[in-house]
Order: sequence, then structure tokens, then C-alpha cells
Amino acid sequence: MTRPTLFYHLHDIGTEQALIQLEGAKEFNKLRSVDDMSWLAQLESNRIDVAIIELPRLSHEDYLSLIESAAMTHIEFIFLSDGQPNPHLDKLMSQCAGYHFRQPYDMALISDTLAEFAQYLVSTSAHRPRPFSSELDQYGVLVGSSGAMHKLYRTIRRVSVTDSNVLIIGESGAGKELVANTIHLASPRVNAPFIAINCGALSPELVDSELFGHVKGAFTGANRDHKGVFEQAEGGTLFLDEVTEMPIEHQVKLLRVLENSEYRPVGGAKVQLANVRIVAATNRDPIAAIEEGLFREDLYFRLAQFPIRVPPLRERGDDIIGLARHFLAYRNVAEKQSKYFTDASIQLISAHPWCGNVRELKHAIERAYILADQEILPSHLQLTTASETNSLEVEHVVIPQGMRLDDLERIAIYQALETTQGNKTDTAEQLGISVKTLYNKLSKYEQQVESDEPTVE
Ligand SMILES: Nc1ncnc2c1ncn2[C@@H]1O[C@H](COP(=O)(O)OP(=O)(O)OP(=O)(O)O)[C@@H](O)[C@H]1O
Repeated sequence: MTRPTLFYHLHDIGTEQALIQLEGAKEFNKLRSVDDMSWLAQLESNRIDVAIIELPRLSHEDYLSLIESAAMTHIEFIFLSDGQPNPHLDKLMSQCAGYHFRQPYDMALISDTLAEFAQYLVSTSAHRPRPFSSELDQYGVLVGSSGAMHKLYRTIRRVSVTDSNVLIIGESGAGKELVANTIHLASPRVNAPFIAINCGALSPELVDSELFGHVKGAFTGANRDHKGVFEQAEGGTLFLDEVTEMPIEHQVKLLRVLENSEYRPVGGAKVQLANVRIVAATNRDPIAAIEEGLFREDLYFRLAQFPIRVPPLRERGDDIIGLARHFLAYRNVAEKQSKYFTDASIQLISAHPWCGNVRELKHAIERAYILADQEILPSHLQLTTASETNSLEVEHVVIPQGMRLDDLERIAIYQALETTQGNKTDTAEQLGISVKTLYNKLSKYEQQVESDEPTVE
């Protein structure tokens, strides 16, 4: 059981002595503010549970910084003042920012307040980690501390320094694109572009142009030169996602460029040389796809110089809960909230099969976050297995008050993805939209969520 931390920023030495010796302060580790850094910056950069701040005055700037700070969402504040009217402090108090004691301080009351905080913090810390911090290890853009993930990190480290083509194999939503991204980040090509294309979403008429580019006037509508993905990724990494979904008659185009590194833009006279590292991914068993006639064997051998298997989420043990808390923590910090899972929700998350892997988990947390006020209950997670959802008869849908149309659309898409176990063609069909529209919407949502997450420089 960890001891909570009490931070104090006080001006009067006598008050400081009296406060730290209070009975109610005994349960805390104590951290005194230092002079050469703003107290707010110190609060934000340490793991603080309770802060006692003595404010002879609170300026408008202090007030704005404090109200905007992530510290407001998870630190219990006790403000001490000399009692002179301070409209900014009054404003803070009206937003339930904490307790405000005026001089002469009632030390017995402050002691009781601290004791109450300590009791709450100690009793909850054992089973409820802080809702605004993640405890998982990270390598590149991948997050996870399980043995399976550490093994994956070691493999990525080994392969990233080479120039071998890599084929990433793993279930839908397991993180193949993040693996590809991490390979690029850990490779000597890191300062050149990482370009990702989804081979399943290439329009048949434009495959050549999307891969190799075209020159102005090459076909009707080609009003100017267009760079294909091989040229865009020059010097860097080209990620061919869902490579087995590319129509087999088009796969030969990839094979040719992989064989001799040469390609020619549509309508162009000049052959160009590609200097790109190819990382491809599939959520099919590639050998089975070859046997079914969906994947060219010669292309497989070219791509799979180094195959990497991404473990499904169910093989990652405690990372399931760790990732749920990780996603929640990032949302909490971004939204300045401190929503948390109840014990029943944690049990439900542990027991769920997560066939849609990390994507399904991330979406479930996202949805629950939108639906919950403070406590995330099992009902907010809306976890149903695919068979249950298929047989569900929806009599009426209850839409929480104040929900935005954007959020409703997002929930509908996530839910459809779950029922189809991540199959985007089936999902698009179920929703009555094109596969391309679905890809665009998903990439928009993922960018929105990921902009709140850490990136690796
Ligand atoms: N280890 C991880 N840490 C953090 N986020 C992850 C991890 N793995 C996956 N995700 C998140 O899950 C979602 C799906 O990941 P990603 O697109 O990489 O999966 P995928 O295997 O490429 O899926 P698909 O086969 O459907 O293309 C993304 O939002 C990604 O950020």
C-alpha cells in the first residue's frame, strides 16, 4: 500500500512547522516546494495527492494557469489565505477547487481534513490506481509490460537496424500498424517519411497511380503530376497494410518493384529507382491465404524476409487492465477529468475475450468514457460478444442527454466493427457506407485520440 504525498507551498515558517506536525499529516510523505520553480510546475511534475498552498494573493494569471492545469483534476487542494477578499480565489472555490482556510488557521480542522484525505487515499490506492496515470512500459509507440510485449520489443529492435522487408502477422486491432511505425522509429530511416497505405482500400482503377504516381495528362482528370506512395516514402519506410486484401491481379505490380526496385509513374517516360524499406501486414494466416489463392506465394517470400507475429491481446495477461487504465488516463488528462473504473468493471474487462484486440479495448474505454459521469460501471462498457450482439433485438435506443452527433456516429461505427470482429468490408456494408469512407472516419477518430497520447521523437 503506497503512502500518499502531501505537497506544501507556504510563506510563513511558523505555519509550516505547525502544519507538518499535525496528526492528520502523519500518514503522508511530505514534499516542500522549492524556490527556483513555480509551485504549479512542481505540482504538475510530481505525483502529488494533496497540496496545501498559502496564497497571499492569487493573480489572474495564477488563476488561469491553475484552472487549466491537469493538477486540478486529481489533487486535493487546501488553500490558506490572510482573509483579504480575493475574487480569483472565490472563483476557484465556486468551482469546488478544494478547501479554503482563512487566518487565524484552525489547525484542528486542517488536521481532520488531512486525516480524512489520507484515509480515503490509502483505502482506495490498494485497488484503484490513479485514474490519470499509466503504469505500462512503452517502446516506440507500443505500450505494454507483459512478457509477450517485451519479446516483441526485442524482435523489433533486432529487425529495425536491418533493411530487410518485414511481414507483420496478427489479428485485426492487435497493433500491427504501431509495430510498423515503431520499426521505422527505431531504424536508421527515422528522419525520412513513414508512409502507410491500406491495400484493401485501393481503388482498382487507381492502383498504379496510387502506388507509382502519374504525370500530368496521363489520363482524364490527371490535371497535374501526382507522387505515388513509393516516391512519397523515398528514403523511408512504406507500410503496406492488409497486403493480402489487394486483388491478386494487382499483387504482381508490387512483386515487380520489390524484385528490382524499379517503377514507372503512369504516363511517365522515365523509370525511377525506389529506395524504400517495405513493411507489410496482414491479419490472415499468409500460408492459408496462399492456399486459398488470395496471396501470391512469390510476393509472400519477398515480403516475409523477416516475419513478426503480434500477440493477440488475450495473450498479454495484465496488459489488458494496464491498457484499459492507460487509455482512461490519457482521456482523463486530456479532458481534465478523473473518471475511474469500478471493481466490477475491472473484472468484466479482465474476463472479456477481446476478439477485436486493442482496438476493441480502446473503443470500449472511449465509449464508456463518453457515457459515464465519474464512475465507469460495467453497463458503460457495453461489452457483448459478437454472437450476443447479432441476436440482440433493439427495441429502443437510449441516447444520453447532451451527446454529440459525432460521438453517436463514432459509437455506431465501433459497435459495428465489434460485431464483424474488425472486418471492414462487412462493417461498411452493415453501416451502408463505402469501405473508403469507413477508413477515413476510423483514421480521423484514431488521430483525435492519438493526438492526446505520447509520441516518440
Ligand atoms: N500496444 C499498444 N499500445 C497502445 N495502443 C495500441 C497498442 N496496440 C494497438 N493499439 C491501438 O489500437 C488501435 C489498433 O491498432 P492498429 O491499427 O495498429 O492495429 P492493426 O493490427 O494494424 O489493425 P488492422 O488489422 O485492423 O489494420 C489503434 O488505435 C492503436 O493505437
